[in-house]
Amino acid sequence: MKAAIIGGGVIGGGWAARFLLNGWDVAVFDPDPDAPRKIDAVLDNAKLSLPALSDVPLPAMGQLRFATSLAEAVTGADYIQESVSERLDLKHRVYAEIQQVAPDAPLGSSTSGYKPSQLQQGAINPATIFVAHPFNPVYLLPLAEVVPSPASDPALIEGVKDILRSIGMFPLHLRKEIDAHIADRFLEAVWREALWLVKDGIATTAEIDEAIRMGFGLRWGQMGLFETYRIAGGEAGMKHFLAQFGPCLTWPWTKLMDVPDFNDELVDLIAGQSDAQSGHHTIRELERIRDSNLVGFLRVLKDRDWGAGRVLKAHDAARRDTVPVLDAAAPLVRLQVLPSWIDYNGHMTESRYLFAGSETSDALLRLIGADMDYVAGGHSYYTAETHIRHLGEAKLGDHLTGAVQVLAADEKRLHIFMTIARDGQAVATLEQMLLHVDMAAGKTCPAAPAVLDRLFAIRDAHAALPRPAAAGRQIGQGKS
Ligand SMILES: NC(=O)C1=CN([C@@H]2O[C@H](COP(=O)(O)OP(=O)(O)OC[C@H]3O[C@@H](n4cnc5c(N)ncnc54)[C@H](O)[C@@H]3O)[C@@H](O)[C@H]2O)C=CC1
Ligand SMILES: C[N+](C)(C)CC(=O)CC(=O)[O-]
Repeated sequence: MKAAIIGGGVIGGGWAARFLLNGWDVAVFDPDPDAPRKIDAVLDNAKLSLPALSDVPLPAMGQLRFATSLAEAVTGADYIQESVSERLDLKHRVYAEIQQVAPDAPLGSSTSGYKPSQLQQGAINPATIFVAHPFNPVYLLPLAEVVPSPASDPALIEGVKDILRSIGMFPLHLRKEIDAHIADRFLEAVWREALWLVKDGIATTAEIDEAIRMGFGLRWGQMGLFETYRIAGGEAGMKHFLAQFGPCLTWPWTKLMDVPDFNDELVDLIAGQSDAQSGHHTIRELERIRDSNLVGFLRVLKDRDWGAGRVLKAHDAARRDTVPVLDAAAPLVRLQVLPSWIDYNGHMTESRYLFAGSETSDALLRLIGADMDYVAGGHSYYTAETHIRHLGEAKLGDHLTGAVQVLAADEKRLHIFMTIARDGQAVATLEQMLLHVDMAAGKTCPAAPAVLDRLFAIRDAHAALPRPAAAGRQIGQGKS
């Protein structure tokens, strides 16, 4: 599959990275000679963070090409995403050029504010043009607001939503077009209030950021606005909340539509405070700090199958069937070493090696059909014994893979050898014995025939492999 990305700035670069890391070939067109350097920098960040969200290996990365003309970029594209600067006349010119070559391809715009009917004006084929508004960093945040106009082709829009899901995004379909869609209306309201607070000398940029990140920003990231306020109404819920805080809206606490004058004085005040607050980091450093924090948040939400984490789980589930079943060297999981995994010795703490092994054995169990539905039916595999060997030091940010070899298996027992590796070099091995149990009875019992069929197929394929030299090794034994 080929995506054409027109405009390779902050957002175009993010789209390119998301498509590439999900296995699409990508052609970028941007007349700025510096665009390839900037996209490479975005791609480097994306490679560090996006794979760490996934428990199923991402497909092989697609090919990136910088096209020398817009026509070359869009020729043969299955999907086109326009991310040029936010000017309607420029976007119209770009669409005219695109649709001379590719009039039928889906043509999404990253526009933060324009309505699709504005974008479609004068187009060769308005029906294929729509808004697909992403959030920065596009390669990590799942939301894309998908906004059609009455002139858009509904079947094409459904196809676009499938494409976005296939690259791990959450398409939020807006039923009516509106300036700035849904999310940017909030962002703008908050932004306007913040500018007033700085201009009026009430708060600095740093104090405003603390007000967000120490409190309500954390709530919004996992429950949004209405669910959060429902809880704030206590046991009486939303009705009590509205009765208590509804009247404040008329006082008013906010300046609403009043916009501060963007004169040099205000720009210097905000830019100066922002330099004092964050100028000790480069933008690239801030991006990497942001990305690693986002990976941490998103992984927690994924563990809880909640909010944006649920989107990540669904993306893994959709790719799980494509994982090679019989190849013992193929990684079953990928992990990135997160800040909270580092101990006082400055490397990954020992319990995380067991965690990496558990993620790997869980992946094997899902492959053979001993998944969460199977567990809900009252059967599971329990770990009876684990032997861990620590062979290397995993450090913050390292990308680890987990692969498994089945050493032996019968109706009740599963004996496996797992290798946790960095850049193909083992940092740990874990040998494990798992027992199949009837959970209600608290006793071992034979696994279901369908599970055994899959398990024995893997066991028999792995029987041809050399037995790992360290299998069966005990503490205190000589070097193996
Ligand atoms: N920066 C942000 O936070 C977000 C921006 N957006 C939207 O994404 C779009 C792009 O914004 P950014 O990436 O931030 O801007 P940017 O300024 O980083 O990138 C725009 C790119 O478009 C290129 N360009 C200009 N004319 C072109 C042409 N004729 N053909 C191909 N490329 C051309 C420029 O060289 C530049 O690299 C805008 O519509 C914006 O509203 C959407 C979500 C978030
Ligand atoms: C500031 N902005 C309007 C360009 C922001 C967006 O469109 C979305 C985002 O990523 O915040």
